[in-house]
Amino acid sequence: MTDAAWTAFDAAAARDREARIADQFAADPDRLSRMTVEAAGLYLDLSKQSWTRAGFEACLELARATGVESARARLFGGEAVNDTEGRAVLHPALRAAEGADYRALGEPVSVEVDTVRRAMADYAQAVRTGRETGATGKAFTAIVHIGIGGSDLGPRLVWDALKPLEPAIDLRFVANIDPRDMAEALTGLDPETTLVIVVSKTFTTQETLSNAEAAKAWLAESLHEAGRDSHFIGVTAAPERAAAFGCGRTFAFRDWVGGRYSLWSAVSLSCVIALGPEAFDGLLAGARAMDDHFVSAPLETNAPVMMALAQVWNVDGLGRSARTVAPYAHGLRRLPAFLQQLEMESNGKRVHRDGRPVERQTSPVVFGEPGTNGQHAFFQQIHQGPEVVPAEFVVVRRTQGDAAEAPLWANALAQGQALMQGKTTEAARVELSGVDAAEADRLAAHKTFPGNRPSTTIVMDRVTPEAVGALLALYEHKTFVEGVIWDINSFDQWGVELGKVLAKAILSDVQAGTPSAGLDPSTAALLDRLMR
Ligand SMILES: O=P(O)(O)OC[C@H]1O[C@H](O)[C@H](O)[C@@H](O)[C@@H]1O
Repeated sequence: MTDAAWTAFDAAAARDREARIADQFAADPDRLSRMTVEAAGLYLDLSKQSWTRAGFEACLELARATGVESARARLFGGEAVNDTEGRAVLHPALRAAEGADYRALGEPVSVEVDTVRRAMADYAQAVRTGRETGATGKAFTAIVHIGIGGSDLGPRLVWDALKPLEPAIDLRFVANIDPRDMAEALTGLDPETTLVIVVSKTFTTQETLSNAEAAKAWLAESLHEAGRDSHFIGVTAAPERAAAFGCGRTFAFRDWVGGRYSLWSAVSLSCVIALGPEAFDGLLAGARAMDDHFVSAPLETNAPVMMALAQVWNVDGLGRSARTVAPYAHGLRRLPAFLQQLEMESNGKRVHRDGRPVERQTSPVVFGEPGTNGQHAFFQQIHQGPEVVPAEFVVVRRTQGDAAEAPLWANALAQGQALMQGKTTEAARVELSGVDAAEADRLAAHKTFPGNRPSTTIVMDRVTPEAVGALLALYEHKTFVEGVIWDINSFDQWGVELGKVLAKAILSDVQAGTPSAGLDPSTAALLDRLMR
């Protein structure tokens, strides 16, 4: 059944390859209504994707044949969908309404989720109101959040998106093992009024532990032993390691929370404190609304499913191996970085669940910049480069206050329009009237836009906690659906391990003062140069 659906998908893609997107609106008068959907307060327009009605039907059939609906039930049912690590994947449990009854591998988890959520809110209020103070009795006015990957990207995005212009609490993030990152974060801060939150699911990550050591030393320089640990908080799925490291208090989550799916957990403690528990509740509510949509909407009007199908269609049907994402809102500027981890770490896989090599491309390369900045950088290639790069625009109507930011979103709409309609050589030639004929022909070629380049547009009214929650949950479920269709495990990341092991080995060479005998000539020479 799956093979037949893939065969039909390939045949549909071969037929649609030459179809003009712009022509499809006339060919299928219902296209706009069928290709647009409202979900959890977001409006999605996939009508500028390069599928005909038949192409989209073939995609839907593929989703059905590959078992998207039953896989979704297994995910929400807390089964071991991460089957290389034997774990459930239950981030929806973290944003469920209080009193829900999620189970991970049969074990009830919701009571614990509610307890941690309440503890976070209580602690956040205590810090915000000055009830919880530092060792010298002063209220906390700054937070240094230390974490990397999933323990950094989500909270950093949330803070950028939702922080007030003049925050009461100065929240700073440190991820890089380069000490410069920590040095910048600590500049101007007073240890007496600074809370350090160390976030690491495993509490073994080299970058995070090294930064945490540096922060601990910084606190120790000015604060006496007594009460110092109240400045040092851990967030982890390994609370015993955090305690051994010296964290005065620990907020825990479980191994069924994947790192890149963890922003709904205590991983966002720093944001809960700096933004307030109500904002975090709003974020969870927006994600929950997307969960409800994802589990209940039919596949053909299911926002994450439609987004996933557009991706699979572009990547596997039409051979487009990259996708650019442009959030037209300064607050969402970290969205491309967040999506790089979410999508490329989840779905950049080379084998199926059973270990067989994949026959097709899986995750595309995802990259982007906020609009309009990206337009003045790499959009040249998106419009005229030989390879088609599908684009995704996240458009925000009001980014600040009540005014609609027309100059911002007019640009986003123009990009989608330009990509689809292009500009013919004849039109370019007309603009060159008066120029010598041969020269006009030459220039017209440069001024021609092939068009017929696909894009998706997502619209939100404002960057509220609810809208951000819905948007990030949309992308999480989209990523999951793609993994189901590709029959890969979206929830492990073995590909990051080898580099970690080799970095440790190289570090021991550095400590030993000489490159080890087994190193290849290139790496040995590089190391030698760096050690000099
Ligand atoms: O939260 P931690 O255990 O410190 O992990 C931080 C990050 O590093 C790992 O190597 C993985 O690539 C990421 O998925 C993870 O989010």
